[in-house]
Amino acid sequence: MHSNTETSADNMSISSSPRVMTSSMPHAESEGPTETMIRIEGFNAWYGDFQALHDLSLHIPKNRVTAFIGPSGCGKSTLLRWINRMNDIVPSAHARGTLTMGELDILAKSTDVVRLRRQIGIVFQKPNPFPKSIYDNVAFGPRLHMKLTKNQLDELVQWSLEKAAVWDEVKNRLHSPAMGLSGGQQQRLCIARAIAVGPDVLLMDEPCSALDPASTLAIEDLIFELRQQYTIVMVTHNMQQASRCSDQTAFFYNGKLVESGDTETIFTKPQEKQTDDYVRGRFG
Ligand SMILES: Nc1ncnc2c1ncn2[C@@H]1O[C@H](COP(=O)(O)OP(=O)(O)OP(=O)(O)O)[C@@H](O)[C@H]1O
Repeated sequence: MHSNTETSADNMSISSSPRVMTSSMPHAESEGPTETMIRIEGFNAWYGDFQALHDLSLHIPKNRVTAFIGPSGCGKSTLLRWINRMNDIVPSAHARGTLTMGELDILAKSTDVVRLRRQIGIVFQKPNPFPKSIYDNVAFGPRLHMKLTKNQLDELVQWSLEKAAVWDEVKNRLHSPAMGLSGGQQQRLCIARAIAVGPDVLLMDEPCSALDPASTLAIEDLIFELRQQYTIVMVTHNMQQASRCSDQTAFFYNGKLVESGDTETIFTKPQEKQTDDYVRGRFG
């Protein structure tokens, strides 16, 4: 793996403290300018000799939802997975360029990926709860990374499930198997599990594609709510979803970033014909 700057894990400047008591934190204003959370500049990625991403530059704003859209195989998931170094598990994957969060060089070999993934959580297409109880799914990360008393852990589990809008549905069955939940409930449980360790960023790779329309709407409402506290990057094939719940949209084609901007502009007045054709459903 290559990066243009080497930084140590000690340089992590973004707070990774647990958000046990933060539900009363002041929320960011939902409109207006916002600071950059993740900076991508001149970013290239390969699988072996195949170059999947070409010279991307994109700033992901803090406390906003950014949607990655584009036809199948254009590189959306590849970029998403580089943001928390999930591609480390693919032996042929390598990348070059700038990918930073605050002062932290995400690509640096010295970056502590376990710590990075606490700061940048990921939710996958298919809900993937552990074969454990609902409670133990959410408590798993905190038990691994934090020293909490039983009461603090109970409080954190409840807070996370409330934040993920699934508490009312599971509060009387916390010790039942998570696999017994519906697909939509499982996905909200996975979101609760991701936020329990106090991330700053949530990556979502087509989080609703395995869900029915009602569960999809529940997750979309949740994404909109969560952006008050988290920076969210979402891959979606669903144009209505991108326009409903994202603030910024980036359109990819053939491994290149064709255009990015605020979602309304991308969907109503894009600069590039290719973007216009795609958002109008003329291809892809
Ligand atoms: N593990 C891998 N090994 C080799 N090539 C890969 C690997 N993963 C993805 N690719 C290739 O990289 C390119 C980008 O794939 P990626 O999954 O990022 O696209 P995508 O836009 O997310 O697609 P989709 O919308 O279908 O999920 C594709 O050509 C794909 O075949």
